[in-house]
Amino acid sequence: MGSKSSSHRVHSKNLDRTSEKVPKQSKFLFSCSGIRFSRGPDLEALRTDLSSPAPPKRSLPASKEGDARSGENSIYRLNDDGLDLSTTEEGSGNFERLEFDGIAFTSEGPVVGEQLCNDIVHEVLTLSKSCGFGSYVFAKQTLSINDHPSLSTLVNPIVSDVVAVINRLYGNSSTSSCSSFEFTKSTEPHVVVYDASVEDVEGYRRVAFHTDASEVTFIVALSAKGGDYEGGGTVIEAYGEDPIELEQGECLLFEGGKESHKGEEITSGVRVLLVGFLKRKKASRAKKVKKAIGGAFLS
Ligand SMILES: O=C(O)CCC(=O)C(=O)O
Ligand SMILES: [Fe+2]
Repeated sequence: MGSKSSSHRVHSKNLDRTSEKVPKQSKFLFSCSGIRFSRGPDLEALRTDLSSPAPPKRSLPASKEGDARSGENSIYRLNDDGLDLSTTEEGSGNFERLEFDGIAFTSEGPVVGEQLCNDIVHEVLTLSKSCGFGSYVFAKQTLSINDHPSLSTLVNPIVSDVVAVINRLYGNSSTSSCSSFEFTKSTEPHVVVYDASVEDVEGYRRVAFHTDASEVTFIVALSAKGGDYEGGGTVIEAYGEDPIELEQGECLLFEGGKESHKGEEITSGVRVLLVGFLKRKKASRAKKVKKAIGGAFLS
């Protein structure tokens, strides 16, 4: 099992780093300990471009040797001081104040090692045999991570890193340590299992177009396309019909509550995803009162 190529199908001019000139605005990388997230297509540009022919599909460049990837059973950690926004060879770290407008981000390369992905998948399938699956409105085979200590142990360190990335990318703070986002409910995050051997299609082998009850959704691919399943992928409607196909261990971030998306049908095997729904934290009452008092003094 494992990823053989490292091609994403996020197809957009702005991801086309193989062409000679990329507009400055589309320098989009940030990295955390060698894990780089790519900004997805610029939706506004895409929308005004709808009449022109679709841009050619491009592969993101393979991750470089020497990234902070250790053993196989690994989680690729953030730096202690959060994300490294320093200049990368691809461009400037111009992410300082990201106005998120429906842009998706994909990690360039896995954020979870192959062995750990396989261990989690194994644990999920074992638990589902003894406890059965839960379901929610779209996906019909789910497990809540928090219901299963054996899963939490494996998954929580990954989740806290991904949430730190989300805080940095979509949050109000310039440091990932100050959290702006929280999970939408106690049953978050969860895993989704698609299984091509199940007769029912909807919710079992795919999910139809929908928006999530979230502001930001993350998806980490725990299974390997080719090895574990065929088909699948996440289609974000605004980006066109082609699915974003993550390699095993890679992560997709997007505004799941705004952007209509679907899970493409798998044609064979089993596809397991780690999914998290997050929303912005509401300001606490104490903070609101303080703000109101401050405002009164100022006026
Ligand atoms: O299958 C996918 O890639 C999408 C899953 C999804 O949208 C969801 O679980 O809410
Ligand atoms: Fe979704």
